[in-house]
Amino acid sequence: MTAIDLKILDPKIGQSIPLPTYATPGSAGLDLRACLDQPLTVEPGQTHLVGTGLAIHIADPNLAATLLPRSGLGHKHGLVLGNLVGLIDSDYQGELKVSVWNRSTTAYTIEPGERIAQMVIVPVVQVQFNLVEDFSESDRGAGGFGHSGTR
Ligand SMILES: O=c1ccn([C@H]2C[C@H](O)[C@@H](COP(=O)(O)OP(=O)(O)OP(=O)(O)O)O2)c(=O)[nH]1
Repeated sequence: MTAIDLKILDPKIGQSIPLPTYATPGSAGLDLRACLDQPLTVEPGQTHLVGTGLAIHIADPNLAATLLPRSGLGHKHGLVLGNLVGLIDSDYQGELKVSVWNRSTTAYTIEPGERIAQMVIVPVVQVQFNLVEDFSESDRGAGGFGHSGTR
């Protein structure tokens, strides 16, 4: 199990806003909460950048963090991420921010401390490119975007 340090930016974290925790031993994601002083209404079609009050420095270049929507918020209320997926670099030290996008036709009000997204730590492999004349043949070749049909 890899542990990374979490650095707290906002005094609300751990006080009025609890620290993120894994809900169950099998949880992949840590819920991130809206660090707001007052409720924020996101009108249909609008996006807002919402601070979490939390900064992490992953440091290990073999790891990154992804920010993903919470399924309940996304499915029931249309509140997803304006950037679809957030990618947190291992050398980022700023506040984690969540771009919330209301893709529904109904306004949604985020309460201070509400869990608005989830963060998943993922492995990263960096590559170096070697320029070649040809690829060795593969079964798929350049086929993609549905070329194999739907059934
Ligand atoms: O949802 C997000 C996405 C990114 N970040 C932070 C962490 C990440 O390491 C940094 C840069 O993100 P990204 O590389 O996606 O941003 P960019 O638009 O390419 O800008 P930059 O020039 O800052 O890299 O912003 C967030 O806090 N939330």
